[in-house]
Amino acid sequence: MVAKQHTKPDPHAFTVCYVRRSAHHRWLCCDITFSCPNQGLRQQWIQAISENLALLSHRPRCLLVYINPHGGRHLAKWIYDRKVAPLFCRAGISTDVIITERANHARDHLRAQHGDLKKYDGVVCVGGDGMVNEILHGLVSRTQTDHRVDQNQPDAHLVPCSLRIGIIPAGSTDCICYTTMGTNDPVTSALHIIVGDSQPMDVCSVHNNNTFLKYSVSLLGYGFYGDVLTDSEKKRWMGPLRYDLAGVKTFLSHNYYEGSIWFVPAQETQGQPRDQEQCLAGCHVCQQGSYSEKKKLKHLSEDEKFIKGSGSEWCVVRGKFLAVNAATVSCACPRSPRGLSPSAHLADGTADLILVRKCSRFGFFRHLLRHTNADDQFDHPFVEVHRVRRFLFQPKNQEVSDSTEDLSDSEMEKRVKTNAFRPICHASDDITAQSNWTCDGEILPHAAIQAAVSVMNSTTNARQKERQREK
Ligand SMILES: Nc1ncnc2c1ncn2[C@@H]1O[C@H](COP(=O)(O)OP(=O)(O)OP(=O)(O)O)[C@@H](O)[C@H]1O
Ligand SMILES: CCCCCCCCCCCCC/C=C/[C@@H](O)[C@H](CO)NC(C)=O
Ligand SMILES: [Ca+2]
Repeated sequence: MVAKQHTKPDPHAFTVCYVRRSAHHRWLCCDITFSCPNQGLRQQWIQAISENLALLSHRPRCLLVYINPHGGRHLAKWIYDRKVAPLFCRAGISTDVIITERANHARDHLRAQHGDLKKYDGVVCVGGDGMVNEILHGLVSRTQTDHRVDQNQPDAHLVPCSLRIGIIPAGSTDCICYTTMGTNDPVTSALHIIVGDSQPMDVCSVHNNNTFLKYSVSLLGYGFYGDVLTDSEKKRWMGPLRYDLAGVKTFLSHNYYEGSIWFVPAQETQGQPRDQEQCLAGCHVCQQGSYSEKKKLKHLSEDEKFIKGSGSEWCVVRGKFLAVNAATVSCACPRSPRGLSPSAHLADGTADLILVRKCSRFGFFRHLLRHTNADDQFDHPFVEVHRVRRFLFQPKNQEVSDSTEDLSDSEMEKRVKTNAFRPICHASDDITAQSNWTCDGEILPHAAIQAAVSVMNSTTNARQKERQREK
């Protein structure tokens, strides 16, 4: 990792810090000490190692760090100070640290930055999924504003951000960190950041009525998870335990919700939600997915891109659902080590849409239990899963009129684009109960949404930045 002078006991020794892989995807920082016959040779070694390290331009040198002291067990600052800052210091990384004072502090701060972000090689989030979402929001929004991309357009093509986001887990679920690294260990995260690792991620943009609501990188959940998160928000003081209590309460209430889900199946991707493949670094499905998507869209106009890019056919499923979940990635976390959709991919431009129809409490319990073990949670007659590029959900009282079933795909596309769906019932109609969506653990107070997935890759050209820095 870095060579450092060694003073005691051997004056001609020097120590190199390096990363060692350990069990369960954990990384450790280890030291190895070399002894030299004389001071001159020792200096030559230190200089050679330092010069070689300096050539690794993908490694960050300057980071902007946001710490949420309010998330998880309120340990974010302690975790950063004790476990992460010393490693950054050893690696010669300089940092600007901001401890957030309110929700959306980091998002607003990032949105307000113009040229000021240029000096950073990345942004580090010390917190949970909600905090990652905030930072993602700030960076993606900043980038779209800079490039005059209208985020309110559900079919807008997002411009990739120039900065990477590093995640130091200090929240309650830490699903985004666990899913991308396979562990929620702060030291492992810090070491991934130090060696300059990066991983493109799918980002799902969520709209309501042609108004942009949020981006999601883990779970968009309506029904069960929406209700769990809504209830758990009132119990924030309990820390991570709040999810367990709210989970049991929501499970017992056994609420179901009526509505329609329209979706575009991802026909051209290589993977399937039940193919038992696991997305790992260098995943061929993600590489193929982003390559074929780019190739396909290269010569098309913006309108054609929307229609072709979204696949060929809209499908619809109607009914009463206990849960409607869109997992952009597997959503693995310590509670569910394989995740809500174990074969979902990190950067294939798709989400797995999991529809859990109304069933018995016992059936639903078995389905939930399978999130925690190796059994197939989709192997139930009341569960279906589709790999999709985009979808929209209409709750019962805002359902799309049946006549839309006869629409051609391009007419359907046009309507989605112009949001030409209107409630088909009147004020006097029976309004069916509605849930909320949870988006990376935060509540969206909307039931009707449109969602589309795109791959977000950081465009940081480290070598270019290097040259800029030298100038
Ligand atoms: N200083 C602060 N005071 C209050 N809320 C904050 C502050 N800073 C950030 N937040 C908000 O706290 C919310 C939750 O934080 P975070 O995601 O870090 O923890 P968590 O919800 O416990 O963990 P997880 O999302 O992994 O379940 C975030 O949505 C963020 O907007
Ligand atoms: C009766 C047995 C019940 C076991 C149920 C286990 C289910 C665990 C599923 C965890 C959800 C993982 C998805 C992660 C979502 C995050 O976005 C969010 C915010 O951190 N966290 C939660 C808990 O919704
Ligand atoms: Ca995906």
